[in-house]
Amino acid sequence: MEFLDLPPLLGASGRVRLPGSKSISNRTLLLAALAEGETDIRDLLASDDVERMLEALRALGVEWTREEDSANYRVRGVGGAFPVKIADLFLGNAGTAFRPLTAALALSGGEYRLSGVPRMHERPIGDLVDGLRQVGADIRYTGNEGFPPLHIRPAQIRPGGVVRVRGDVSSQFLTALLMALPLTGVETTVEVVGELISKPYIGITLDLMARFGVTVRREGWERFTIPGGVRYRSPGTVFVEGDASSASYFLAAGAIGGGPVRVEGVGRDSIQGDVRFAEALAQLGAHIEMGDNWIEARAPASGRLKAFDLDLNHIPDAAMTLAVAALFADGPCRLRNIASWRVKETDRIAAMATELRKVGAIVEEGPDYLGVTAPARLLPAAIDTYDDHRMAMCFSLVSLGDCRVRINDPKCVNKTFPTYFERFAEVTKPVPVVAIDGPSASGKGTVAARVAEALGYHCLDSGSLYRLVALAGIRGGLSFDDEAGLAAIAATLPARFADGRVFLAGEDVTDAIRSEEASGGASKVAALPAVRSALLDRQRDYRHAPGLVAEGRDMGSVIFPDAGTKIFLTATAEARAERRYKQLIEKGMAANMKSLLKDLQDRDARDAARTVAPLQKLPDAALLDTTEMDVEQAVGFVLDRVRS
Ligand SMILES: Nc1ncnc2c1ncn2[C@@H]1O[C@H](COP(=O)(O)OP(=O)(O)O)[C@@H](O)[C@H]1O
Ligand SMILES: Nc1ccn([C@H]2C[C@H](O)[C@@H](COP(=O)(O)OP(=O)(O)O)O2)c(=O)n1
Repeated sequence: MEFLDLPPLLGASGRVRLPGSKSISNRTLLLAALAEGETDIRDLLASDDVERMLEALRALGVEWTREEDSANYRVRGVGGAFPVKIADLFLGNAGTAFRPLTAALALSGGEYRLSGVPRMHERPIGDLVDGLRQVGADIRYTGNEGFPPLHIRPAQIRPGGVVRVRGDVSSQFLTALLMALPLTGVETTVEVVGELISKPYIGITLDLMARFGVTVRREGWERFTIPGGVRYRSPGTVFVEGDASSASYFLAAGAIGGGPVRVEGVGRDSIQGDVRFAEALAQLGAHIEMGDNWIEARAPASGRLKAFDLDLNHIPDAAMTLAVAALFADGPCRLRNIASWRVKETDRIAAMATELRKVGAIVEEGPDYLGVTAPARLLPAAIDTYDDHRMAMCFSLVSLGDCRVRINDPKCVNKTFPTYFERFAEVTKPVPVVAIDGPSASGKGTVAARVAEALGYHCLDSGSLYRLVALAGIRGGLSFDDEAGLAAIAATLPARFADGRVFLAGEDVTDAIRSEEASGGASKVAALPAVRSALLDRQRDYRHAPGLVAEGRDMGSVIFPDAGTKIFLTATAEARAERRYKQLIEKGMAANMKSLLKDLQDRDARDAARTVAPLQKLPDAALLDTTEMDVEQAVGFVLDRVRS
């Protein structure tokens, strides 16, 4: 399984140009295809769901072209029903393509098969099919009753009158009917049965239909009348707004991570309901500013969001972002009226509950609500994303809690926002790491401690972890080739560092881990791949605000490959042996130059020759040879690199 590791972040600020709205992109494409005349569509979203719609339209005989390397398209409308009368369409997991195409094709007098990924076949479509059958459409389920795949056959359409459709499962059924019914040319009224959910999405549909020349008469959110004798006509050029749901992650990042973060492409004048996410954030105490085409969010003065209890029916997609924002609130939070989450890309209520628990939250899951209480401290976790782009994007925000997070299958963001993680990285600042690697006695420990003190950072002496494993192994009577046994010790090592001392299961072992036996053992256990991997996460957990200085052999290469500063600290073997000699004599310990030098050379050879994480200077590390330097100069060199 592919994954993406996000480091703990210090904060967020900056600007993001949003990708085009998925809802507007796919609706506009379909309307442009059905319309008379050519439509220029600017800033169309580039994503999987839009690709599925573009492919389907081409298969149905609609000609479209893309201006090279741009998000600008020209669609030649067919002025009514699709010219291709027999087609087999695969629509992935794109609900915004599947539902409206089903309706349009059912009224087109052809024979069509529509299918998608397995999850698409679990997402209900029965209410829409029922609605279409009322005007005579011939639609059959080829899998399970009420779900895709579908088989549409030519039928005698009986337009006019009243069509009833349920509005309480997905508003996309109503959208699909509204967009397709003008094809009949006869006045038809659609009546919504049950409370219509996600109303703002119907707002987008009506707005776009009007731009294409069909004005629907709306009575409340219950009755919609499509006039007779109307046809879609191209408005010429359509600009696709930025995606307001995608904006929610960045606005939340600004509200959680200091800010300001500004999103460009949506603003006060947006036709997308999800811009009201900004209002919800404001209710949580965030500072929000808006222009015609931008929104900006900053953290509350207190630094922490306020606990909330909100009905989020009007912003079902952006509401997911609030579930994760609840991890940064000052009390228990409740998200209400979100039942539609259960029939989206995945059962989002269940998925959200499972993953929030992984980071330590207390979650109460109801049929149509979620209760979320943040833990005192977020826990690092590997987040499963359920082939749901929004799960992946939402959980990136966990990293703003000074907590690393792994996102499994990060490419699922391709559904709506292929460059999401790049944009997220551009407006966030990782907790900095200074990685110092080098051979024994080169001065890493001394320099790292001094640099950390000067910067106010935490410090990780990774060698002491290997020494602790060796010591615990010796005490437990394990042999140094017992890889599984030593890895088990490493995985649960009861080590603690405090006030410059090292403790193993509560016992002060600061001197014991420096013994010759433990030193020799450390370099042997360090060559065992299972031991190294058992210590990976533990080492990464030292990365906390305001920063970390980490020293060892593989800090810059393996543990913190994204470290902003990488140093390879070395000195000749003779100079290092002499330093070690002095160290030992000063501590009143016996020492012999010749055997120290031999020991160092052996250790260097072993550290450099091992197959996993061998000691080496990587091209991106700065070489610091301290043979002719004192400690002061070495520390100065590192600080200069950090500050430059
Ligand atoms: N230029 C220098 N940089 C760092 N340490 C130095 C330098 N010159 C002498 N030393 C001394 O070398 C000794 C070994 O350093 P240490 O930090 O224990 O090395 P390491 O962690 O790489 O094994 C320390 O007593 C340190 O004061
Ligand atoms: N990141 C690290 C740190 C240390 N090691 C190995 C290298 C050494 O043989 C042991 C002990 O490391 P340590 O830095 O404490 O040893 P020296 O003080 O440099 O002699 O662990 C490693 O393989 N990877």
